[in-house]
Amino acid sequence: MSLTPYVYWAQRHHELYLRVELSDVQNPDITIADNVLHFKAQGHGAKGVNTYEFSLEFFEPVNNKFVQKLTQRQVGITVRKCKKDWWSRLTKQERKPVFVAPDFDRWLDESDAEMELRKKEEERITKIRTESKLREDPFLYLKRGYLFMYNLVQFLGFSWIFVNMTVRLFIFGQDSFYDTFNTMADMMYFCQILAFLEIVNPLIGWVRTAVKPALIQVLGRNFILFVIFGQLNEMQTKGVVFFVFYLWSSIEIIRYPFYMLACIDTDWKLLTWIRYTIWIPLYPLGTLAEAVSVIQAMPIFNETGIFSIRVFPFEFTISFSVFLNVYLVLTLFGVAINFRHMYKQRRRRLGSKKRKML
Ligand SMILES: CCCCCCCCCCCCC/C=C/C(=O)SCCNC(=O)CCNC(=O)[C@H](O)C(C)(C)COP(=O)(O)OP(=O)(O)OC[C@H]1O[C@@H](n2cnc3c(N)ncnc32)[C@H](O)[C@@H]1OP(=O)(O)O
Repeated sequence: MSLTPYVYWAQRHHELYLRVELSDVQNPDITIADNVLHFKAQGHGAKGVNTYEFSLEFFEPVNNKFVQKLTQRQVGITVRKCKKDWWSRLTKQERKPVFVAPDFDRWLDESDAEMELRKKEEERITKIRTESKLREDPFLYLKRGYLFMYNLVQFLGFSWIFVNMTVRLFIFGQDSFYDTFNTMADMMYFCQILAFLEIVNPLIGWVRTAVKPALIQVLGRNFILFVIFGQLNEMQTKGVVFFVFYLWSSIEIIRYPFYMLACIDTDWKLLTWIRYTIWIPLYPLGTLAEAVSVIQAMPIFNETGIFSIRVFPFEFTISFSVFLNVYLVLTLFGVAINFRHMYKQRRRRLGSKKRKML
């Protein structure tokens, strides 16, 4: 009476994985004919070193060609299904053969297998897309490396600002509002000077974004930082600086990690959703804080006469606060343009309302 080895099995929509529990097998005799797998081999099984064999008629048609893999401990057999389908059982016969059991190392239920299939498909598409991009653009990895490092430095800079401001707020409470500029300005100057690259990147086509929104964003912020705060000592101790810096850094500690992942073709759904949602409250709040700064700075520019313009040959000067009134109007247009841009980006990335993320 021939001995039968233990056979463990798992499936995917297009393949079957059989694992025959026999060690030290040398030349197994494996064939598939008329949809029946025949296996015979000398090896060390449940009944010691012996000849073990079994036959299995598959539930649905399979290819006669199969892949076998011999290891010290077992014989792996991969069989291709003729039709991509999910089987309710392995064998034609309804009763499961006593020597067959699920291979829980590779066992997936149908939905997990579909998810795995989709993931593999996405990876295949990403690989093809990257290869085609590489053929089009041999400097792709150089660009991505530069962008990744840029985003990482910005993320670290704004994280330093955000964490420091949060810790100081918990320690000093409202008192931390008034020395925000004094403690955070150097790092904010560094990050915002670097941010000029966000105008260059779309200009040279290194990122797929429009130049105008980036121009509005960077110039708008740097005007507040370098002119309104940077030129007026009196503004530097005002509480509004805290809100402006906190709102700016709140979005950046989300946006830059999102870009870093984009550089490595990775998309974390939650981070993408936050990146394209958190601007909805932050943008108006940030712009409001900036407008308050501009309004608070007007009387100071009037008193100090900084940046005021003498109109020759007449004996009068135009205060810089006149330009600031124009700037406030410009801000409304600037924010409207960027709001619309971000809304379009959000629809593009997260889909229209009916497909809205939960
Ligand atoms: C002296 C004159 C002054 C004139 C000024 C006029 C008035 C100005 C008033 C304006 C006031 C602005 C005030 C600002 C306030 C605040 O910031 S408050 C805090 C909240 N702020 C925000 O939420 C805005 C944050 N900023 C941004 O989101 C950007 O700066 C943006 C330009 C507004 C939008 O970014 P954009 O890149 O256009 O869109 P995305 O969808 O993020 O990206 C598009 C694609 O490009 C890729 N990408 C972009 N940058 C990078 C990068 N660095 N690295 C890698 N990839 C990048 C991104 O991945 C997207 O790719 P795809 O998805 O494949 O298309």
